[in-house]
Amino acid sequence: MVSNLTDKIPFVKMHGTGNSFVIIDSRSANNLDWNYRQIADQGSCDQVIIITMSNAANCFMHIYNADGSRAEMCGNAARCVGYLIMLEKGTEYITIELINNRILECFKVGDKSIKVNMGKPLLKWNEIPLSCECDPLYLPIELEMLKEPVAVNIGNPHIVFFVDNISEIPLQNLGPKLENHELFPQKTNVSIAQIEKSGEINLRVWERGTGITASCGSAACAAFVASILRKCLATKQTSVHLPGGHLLIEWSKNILMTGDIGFL
Ligand SMILES: N[C@H](CCC[C@H](N)C(=O)O)C(=O)O
Repeated sequence: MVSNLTDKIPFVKMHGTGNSFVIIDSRSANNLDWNYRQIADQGSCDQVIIITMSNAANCFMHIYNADGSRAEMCGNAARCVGYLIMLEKGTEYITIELINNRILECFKVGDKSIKVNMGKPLLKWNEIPLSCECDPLYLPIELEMLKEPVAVNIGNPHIVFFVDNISEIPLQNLGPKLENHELFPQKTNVSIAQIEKSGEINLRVWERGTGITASCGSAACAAFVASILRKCLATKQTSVHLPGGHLLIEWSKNILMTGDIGFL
């Protein structure tokens, strides 16, 4: 299902557990010269995704946030693009290349359920990256009721705060201050996590370059990794519940993320 945004741009609108995307197939034109902020405004989506050809994978996925900034990773969009390319090829496995030479593996595990191998998290201060050396497990940040987040890179930078009740956190107000904190030379995505007695995680996310979204795949991965590193959980997998739906996150050698996709 493809429709025209302005009768010039063939595109498809999809979501990954509520994270919305305009996806443009530019494998023939190989064109990256778009007004991403305008497309995101017109398409009212969280990210704009451009697919081009790749020499190392079934396709190359370019990610642009609603403010036009480029991102290195988008787990939920990878599940949507994975679905589209598997549909086209009639397979249940494809690979996607991202910038920084990262290759994602996508697996069809249900009618509209896609699993992505998100690779390994980066945990050193200069891999997040941070602007100075400090312990990424307990960052020296305190803002109102939030303090000492965990920093982790899932291909893109994330911080995760653990709280008792995520609904009490004014994320709309605190998100932009944290995204642009001086400790993050490339800014950061911001998550608020509440660990349930069941070991499942409730999560709300302020996305770098976009704001509050219904779901963020890489944030769900970051929250699970952070909960293991902080010894809040001792399990190989858990369900992460976001306003847009839930994601199954597994972490042994690599991080695996599974969830539903749909068309908008
Ligand atoms: N805002 C993110 C990119 C989109 C990530 C998110 N939508 C996902 O599913 O991982 C960043 O600037 O790093």
